[in-house]
Amino acid sequence: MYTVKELFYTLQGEGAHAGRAAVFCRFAGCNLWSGREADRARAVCRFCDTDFVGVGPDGGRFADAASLAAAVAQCWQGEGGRRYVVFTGGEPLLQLDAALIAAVHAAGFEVGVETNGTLPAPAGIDWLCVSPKAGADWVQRSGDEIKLVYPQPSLMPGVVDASSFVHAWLQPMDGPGRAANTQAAIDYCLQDARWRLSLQSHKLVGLR
Ligand SMILES: C[S@@+](CC[C@H](N)C(=O)[O-])C[C@H]1O[C@@H](n2cnc3c(N)ncnc32)[C@H](O)[C@@H]1O
Ligand SMILES: Nc1nc2[nH]cc(C(=O)O)c2c(=O)[nH]1
Ligand code: SF4
Ligand SMILES: [Mg+2]
Repeated sequence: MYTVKELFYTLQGEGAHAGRAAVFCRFAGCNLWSGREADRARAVCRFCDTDFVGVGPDGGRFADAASLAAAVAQCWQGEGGRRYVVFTGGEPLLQLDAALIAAVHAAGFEVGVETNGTLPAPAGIDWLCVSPKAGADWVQRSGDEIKLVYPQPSLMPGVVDASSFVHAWLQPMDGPGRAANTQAAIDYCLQDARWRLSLQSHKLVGLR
């Protein structure tokens, strides 16, 4: 059984695939926050910009990999190019398994994943984005890209080893400090060229 908060077709807003059409499959639930506002202040991860609680109007409970892969394929609206699905959440590695990866591959999709890095990634993922969180165990230390939300005082880019990732991004923390955090991320990227700026471009243009 897979519990999906929402399934939608949009452009990937972040990281190296920004601008690419993708089906987003947002799984319900996370291991670093309950998702309830009342718990945010004592959560491990306190800056989350996402509602991943329960099942939304375009989500669902899927009994098996084949039925979820069929729903993902139904969501794809493109004609040319390669089909792309991004599994996110919540924390997708609490639910994503070999059967689901195989099922979406069989439906012609490349598989992207957005994870907090606290769980080892299963084999077969085509694009792995790891976004470690201060105060959380960081287990998955390699991948295609690391996307560090900035700033996190105990997890700053100067002390983060990004050498096992192909791309390294600083993504300004959204919230009340977004403007200042964006300027600080720009300043950091200007003085340490190992890190590049990732803007949440979907928010800038009003995409989901
Ligand atoms: C909502 S998370 C879901 C996937 C996974 N749980 C994770 O944290 O990577 C998706 C992406 O949004 C980033 N993110 C979450 N809250 C953010 C915020 N307030 N500002 C900027 N990026 C944020 C995360 O770091 C992650 O890269
Ligand atoms: N357009 C769009 N791009 C995204 N990239 C990562 C997202 C996420 O929440 O995981 C996200 C999202 O929520 N929307
Ligand atoms: S780990 Fe990801 S989904 Fe979980 S609370 Fe943090 S940003 Fe949100
Ligand atoms: Mg998002």
